[in-house]
Amino acid sequence: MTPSTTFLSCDWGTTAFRLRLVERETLKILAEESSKEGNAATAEAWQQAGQPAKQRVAFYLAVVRQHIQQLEAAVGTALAGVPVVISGMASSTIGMAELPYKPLPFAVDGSDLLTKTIAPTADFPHPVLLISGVQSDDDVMRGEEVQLVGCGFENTPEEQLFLHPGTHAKHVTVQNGQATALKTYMTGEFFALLSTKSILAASVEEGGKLAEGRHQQWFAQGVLESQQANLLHNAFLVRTNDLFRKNSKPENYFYLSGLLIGGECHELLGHLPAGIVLAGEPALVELYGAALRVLGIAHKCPVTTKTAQEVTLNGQWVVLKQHLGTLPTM
Ligand SMILES: O=C(O)C(=O)C[C@@H](O)[C@H](O)CO
Repeated sequence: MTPSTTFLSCDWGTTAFRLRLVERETLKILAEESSKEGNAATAEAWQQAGQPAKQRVAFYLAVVRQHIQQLEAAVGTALAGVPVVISGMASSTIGMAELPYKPLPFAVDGSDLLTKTIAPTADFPHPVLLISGVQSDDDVMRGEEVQLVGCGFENTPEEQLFLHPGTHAKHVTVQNGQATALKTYMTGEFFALLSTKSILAASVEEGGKLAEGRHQQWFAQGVLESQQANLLHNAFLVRTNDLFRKNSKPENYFYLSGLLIGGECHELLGHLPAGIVLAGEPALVELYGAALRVLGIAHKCPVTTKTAQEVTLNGQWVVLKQHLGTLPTM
């Protein structure tokens, strides 16, 4: 294991931090660390520390360094010199260094994404490649562009859709080797707010899998009903389902999920792409795959599924390879 055979993959979101030691040739994960030290929590810690602005990058890198030390302990080897590639919200207003967005379109081979390199220091003995996000006239993403690169889209004239479920679900149109349009849906964030902070919190209960009991049936009902009425009305049915004992709270959880995911996917019916690449956390990919089948979309255009982990590692490695020759050294 040497600096030239491995890299450190840092996927740093708003609420989660993930660091993986990865073998370059196979993209096999040799060791990994994760924590709740997302950029939001780190930005808060940074504010409280009251340090001068010029210390900001070092403050954030100290978080990364702590986790690298855990990885060093796990693999029993010093990792000094191993490059770190960081994507996600670390390049945002709440991250270590705010970088401008690359305006759409961008090449799906990652060659024109905006990046910043940071030279190794005695405190942080690793070259860093920080990858920035992408913007349209009215929308943005940070992190998902790297995952899109990791999908390996072919250069074809047919319109493909990159669908990334999550807190802020992204629908990105891909055509002729370029990502050309972007739309964010706050599906995951709305689900979290409704199911934990609203009156509906008392009517739903997390737990169980889609395939269990009548979960799939209630999820499908939510997807279908989302096509018929406004979410602002439909959401209240989650309460009345519970009041009238129509379903159990775990079934109602899947019903609410179906309402929101169905509402998001509704727009696809008006403009079907030639194919969909659905890439994200496996539990969400399963729900979205089910919603696309219920809506008949999966029967009309092929849906390929990928995990968030595989597309993140692929995408980061594709971009890192393009910068290896110019990364600063100690
Ligand atoms: O760049 C920003 O400021 C964002 O809010 C982007 C965000 O939507 C991520 O793409 C996913 O959470």
